[in-house]
Formats: sequence, C-alpha cells, structure tokens
Amino acid sequence: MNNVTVIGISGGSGSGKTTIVKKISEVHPDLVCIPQDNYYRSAEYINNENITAFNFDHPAAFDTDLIVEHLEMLRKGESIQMPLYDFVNHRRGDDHIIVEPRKVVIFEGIMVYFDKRVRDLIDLKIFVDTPDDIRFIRRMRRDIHDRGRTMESVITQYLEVVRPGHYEFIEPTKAFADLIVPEGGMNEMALEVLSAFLKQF
Ligand SMILES: Nc1ncnc2c1ncn2[C@@H]1O[C@H](COP(=O)(O)OP(=O)(O)O)[C@@H](O)[C@H]1O
Ligand SMILES: Nc1ccn([C@@H]2O[C@H](COP(=O)(O)O)[C@@H](O)[C@H]2O)c(=O)n1
Repeated sequence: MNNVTVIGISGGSGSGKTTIVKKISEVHPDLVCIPQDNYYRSAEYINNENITAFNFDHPAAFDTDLIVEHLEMLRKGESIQMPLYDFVNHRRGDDHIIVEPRKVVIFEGIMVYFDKRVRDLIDLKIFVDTPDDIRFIRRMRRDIHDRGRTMESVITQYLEVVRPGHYEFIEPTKAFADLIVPEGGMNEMALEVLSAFLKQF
C-alpha cells in the first residue's frame, strides 16, 4: 500500500489520548490505532504493594525495537501481529491481534516522540496537553476502576515515578509536536479539525 499516513497522539497519562482516538474512530472507522501500551515489557512480579519496583514511566519499559519494526511494516502496507497488554497483571498477553494495513495508522501513547527512530516514522504529531491535577484525578478513577489498583498504590506510583517520569521524558517531547490539543477528548473544535484533516484519506 502506498501513502500510509501515521499520526502520533501523545501526552501525559490521563491527558485524554485514548478518548480522542475513540472519538475520531467513530467518525473515521477506516483507521487503525496502535497503542504504545501494548508494547510494554512484562513485569508479572508487580502488584499494588510493590508498584514502583518496575518503572512503567521510563522509555526502557517499552519494547521500542518491536515498535519500530511494526510501524515500518505498516508503512510498507504489511500486516503485523500486535501484542496485547494486561494492566491488571502487568504482562503481555499470550494472544496477539493481526492488524491489517490501513491508509491511516494512529500510534498513541505517553512516549511516542521520545525515540527518534519512532518520531521519524510519524507524519503528524499531536500532543494532548492537560493540567497535572486533572490528569491525576482521571488516572486515579480509571486505575481503580479498570486497572485493579488501590488508592494508595496510585498515589505512591504517581509521586515516585509517574510525575518525575512525566517531566523527564514526556513533557519535553511536546516540542516535537505539530499540534497541541488542550484538555483532551472533549475538545470538540480540535476533534473537528482532526476529522477534517482525515477526510482526505
Ligand atoms: N475531557 C474529559 N473529561 C472527563 N473525563 C475524561 C475526559 N477525557 C478523558 N476522560 C476520562 O479520563 C480517563 C483517562 O482518559 P484517557 O483518554 O484514557 O487518557 P490517556 O489515554 O491519555 O491516559 C478515562 O477514564 C476517560 O474516560
Ligand atoms: N502495568 C502498568 C503499565 C503502565 N502503567 C501506567 O500506565 C501509564 C500509561 O498509560 P496511559 O493510558 O495512562 O497513558 C503510565 O504512566 C504507567 O505508569 C501502569 O500503571 N501499570
């Protein structure tokens, strides 16, 4: 397939990246999203009590070689076997999903712009910029509801690794963005602009 366009959607944890992807997928069903989270390395020994024993907010937490390989394949019009990640048990699942090539590929995650090899494979770079307090509240709710976490583990993890990791590895990558979207998934005007951009494909 020629002319595959890769769109990056990055931003801090809880900024609203996934929500944006869900909303634009409703309007443009013919795109595919690759979540960077699916490329986390497994750390099965982690639980709510030792949550900071593996740093999920460091670039080394991701299998970036596999990300590069898969994005290159999608750009060439080849299908990939995308891994699936289990946030409750902190491990890559045994199954994978076959992702068929599409004209528009979205790559979404907290450290999408950290590695130059990945950046160079992305055509349009979007950064979702949401204040820390809002992100923390969203994350707390979501992690307790969906990711099997306790309030104490969310707070400990946030203070010890998530917040420092955000300022060291994520916030600086905003400088690579072509577009900055304030407040994430309910920014209707930003969604309209993105939607109009996608209509050409
Ligand atoms: N604009 C918003 N207003 C209220 N809640 C939101 C908004 N955007 C996202 N959320 C909620 O916040 C949580 C985190 O959002 P999500 O899109 O998963 O963020 P990210 O993918 O950046 O971590 C989710 O539970 C989501 O439903
Ligand atoms: N087992 C894991 C893996 C990752 N995290 C946290 O997820 C955040 C990134 O995902 P978002 O959907 O919030 O963008 C990241 O900040 C990690 O701390 C985790 O808690 N457990």
